[in-house]
Amino acid sequence: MVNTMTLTWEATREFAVMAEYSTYGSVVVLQVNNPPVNSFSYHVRQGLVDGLEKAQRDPAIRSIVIMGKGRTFPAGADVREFGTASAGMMPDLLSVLAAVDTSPKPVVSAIHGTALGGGFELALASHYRLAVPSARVGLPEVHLGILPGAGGTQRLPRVVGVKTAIQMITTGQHIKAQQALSLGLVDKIVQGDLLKEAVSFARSIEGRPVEDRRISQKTVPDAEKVGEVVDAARKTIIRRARGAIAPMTCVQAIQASVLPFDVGMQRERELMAFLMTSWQAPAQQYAFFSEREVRRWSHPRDKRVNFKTAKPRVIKSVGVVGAGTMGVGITISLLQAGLKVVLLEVNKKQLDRGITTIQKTLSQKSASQRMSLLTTTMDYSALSDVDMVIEAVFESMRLKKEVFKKLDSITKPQAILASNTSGLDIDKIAAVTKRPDKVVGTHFFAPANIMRLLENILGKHTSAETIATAMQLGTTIGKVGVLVGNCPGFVGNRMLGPYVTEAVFLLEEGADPQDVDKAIEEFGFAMGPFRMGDLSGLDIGWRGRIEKGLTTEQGPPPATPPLYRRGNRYCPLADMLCMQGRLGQKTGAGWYRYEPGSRAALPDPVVQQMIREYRQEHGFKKRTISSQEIVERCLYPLINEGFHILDEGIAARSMDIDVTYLFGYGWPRHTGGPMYYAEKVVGLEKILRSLESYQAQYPDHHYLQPSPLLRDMVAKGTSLAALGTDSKL
Ligand SMILES: CCCCCCCC(=O)CC(=O)SCCNC(=O)CCNC(=O)[C@H](O)C(C)(C)COP(=O)(O)OP(=O)(O)OC[C@H]1O[C@@H](n2cnc3c(N)ncnc32)[C@H](O)[C@@H]1OP(=O)(O)O
Ligand SMILES: NC(=O)C1=CN([C@@H]2O[C@H](COP(=O)(O)OP(=O)(O)OC[C@H]3O[C@@H](n4cnc5c(N)ncnc54)[C@H](O)[C@@H]3O)[C@@H](O)[C@H]2O)C=CC1
Repeated sequence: MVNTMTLTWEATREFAVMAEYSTYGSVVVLQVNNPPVNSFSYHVRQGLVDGLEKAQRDPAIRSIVIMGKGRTFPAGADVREFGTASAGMMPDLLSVLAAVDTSPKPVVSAIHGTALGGGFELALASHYRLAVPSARVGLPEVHLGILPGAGGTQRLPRVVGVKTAIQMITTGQHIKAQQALSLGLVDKIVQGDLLKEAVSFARSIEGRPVEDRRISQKTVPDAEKVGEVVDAARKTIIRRARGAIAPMTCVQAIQASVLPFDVGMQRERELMAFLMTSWQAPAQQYAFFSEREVRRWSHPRDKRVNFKTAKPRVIKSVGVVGAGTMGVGITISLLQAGLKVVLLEVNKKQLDRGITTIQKTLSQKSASQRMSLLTTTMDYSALSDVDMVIEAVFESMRLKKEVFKKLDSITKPQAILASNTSGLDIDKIAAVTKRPDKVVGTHFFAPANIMRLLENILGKHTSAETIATAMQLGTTIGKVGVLVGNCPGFVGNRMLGPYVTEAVFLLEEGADPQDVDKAIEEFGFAMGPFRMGDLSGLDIGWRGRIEKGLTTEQGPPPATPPLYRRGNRYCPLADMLCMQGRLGQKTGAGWYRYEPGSRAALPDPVVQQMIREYRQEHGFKKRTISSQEIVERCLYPLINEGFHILDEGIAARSMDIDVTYLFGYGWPRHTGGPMYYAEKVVGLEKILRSLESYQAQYPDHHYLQPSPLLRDMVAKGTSLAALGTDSKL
């Protein structure tokens, strides 16, 4: 047994490289020092190889510890290096790990923070693994469109079996230390000072043979079942992947783990090369960095106002007005982040229902603690002391104005007043208050406690401090906050308009709702527009169209041509469903029918008949519409609207639009988001030419008219990235 007290703590620091070399008697500690996440950039790899070689040369050294400095064990390859010259510079990660695996002196990985991707692969190549209780490990490469290409697909199944390896690698989940211990991925959980414990542990295993500690030399425990396991997993993985190629490619690599290690490694390399050179990997890596980049916001029309210059107010308590679908979800999010909430509702039954939902949703363990942060009330004066209010009452301008007037008179003067409106004019709401600088839109997405997007809308008078506070609140409660300007529908719902409109036009021409949904779902969306409409409730859009005077509860407004409204083509099929009381899932019928208690969308002959009669009545000839046309007709107008949004300065960067769609609308991540997809996958010129061609066929579908910005960019060969920095915004 080694007594930790006998350790020499006057370590000799040999050189301050990105893998610092220190000796503690017979133990070398290599500490990776590459903040913030200790990723394996070239200098780290070189530092580790140098350190390992030096340790092998020194006869006084008998064991080696690898750990991370600062907040974490290495979190993987340096993704920013991918595709650059330094990514290919030797030593690559594979040779670092080979040096670890074949080291004749035992190597111990001592994990704190997160050992992810290449970081965890390094740990798996080591002969022993220690972890602090709060550590997490995992192979999340699938989210970057690649696979664990430094032996992860070969070593992990040798420890946990093919079945668990498929589960871990295709979901990219992070595993907590305790679970890692029970799976055999960690040898010991250590309390106290990790460095001391690791050195002490390393001393305790000095002199023991390392051969039987090498995972690469083990066999896969459930090797004989590999075919069966892969067959069973295939269907679920393909369905969940929604067009992403990385998950099934990971499975193929894992399948090769039953072969000799070197053969499996060769297969892993080939499959990694296939993914690395696909168009999906850069798209997913763009999505990863964009999610983080949107935190560095700037005012879309005044770049001087930005995350660096603006300071947020401290928010400790928040009032939520309205305990409906959104108010309750928002309350849960705030409570989960440890904020005090005063929830106000005018309808007692609704309030009670809300409280029950909140109680049920908060996790068992922390429910009572979280619930103690909640005050519920029907009295507006209870909001007098909160730092911020988020209003989530019905979507009616009249009502919102009334509520904001009240809030303005009751809350303390410095309190921020936010609206969760899904598209109403923030300036009109702000205008009824004496503090328009403190009014902002905070648009959550349903279910608000689950969906990650927070679309923050700045009004004409919203101050930098208010914007910074709304963005900071998003971070505090674990959301991805995006800053956008004020216009009907803001960014997300505004772009959805052309998409849904064009989807309904496709019904006129011959598609059924299920044809459109199938094509869009094959593209990668979780739900097509009609299933989505049924889920959200068709009355939301209907009420909006009634409010805009486009239709009435009884049908088209008097003296209106049936297929036109205000000079634009209009399809009333959705209105016709609503007039029949078919409002979607909640009424058991919408574009589809639903069996009681089931959410499965079943094609409905009644709807098909209604569409047939409509086509006959208006002289539409049914034709077969290809999936490609469906995808282009629905998505290109949505993308086109994105260009209008950029042109008008409603979004500062195309990245803000992409993140909005990735996190709020289920846009498939492996395509990077609508604007990235348009530029990098399809090509702007092709988008433009397709819009022009469809517009020639349907001259009165106004959404097909290409945006002037798109035309201009194609003519000049401008890139979206350049637009974000050099535009007129
Ligand atoms: C044949 C070829 C052989 C090639 C072999 C390839 C080997 C492989 O298998 C490939 C890999 O390792 S790919 C990387 C796998 N690792 C990951 O996916 C972890 C990604 N990072 C995270 O999850 C969180 O950042 C994490 C949980 C770590 C930390 O979360 P936080 O919320 O605390 O912090 P973030 O805001 O997310 O991150 C802080 C800053 O670090 C940047 N960053 C994170 N991970 C990075 C990474 N792996 N590479 C480069 N930069 C990275 C992140 O962008 C952020 O930067 P700033 O926004 O500028 O602050
Ligand atoms: N449901 C959704 O998917 C989304 C809705 N939104 C927006 O969020 C807001 C709320 O929508 P939902 O939660 O779906 O509506 P909801 O109908 O579920 O809830 C609204 C609640 O506000 C209460 N209320 C009405 N007048 C009030 C007043 N004067 N003071 C306090 N409470 C009052 C109602 O009793 C009701 O409980 C709307 O502006 C909507 O457009 C935004 C994003 C998504």
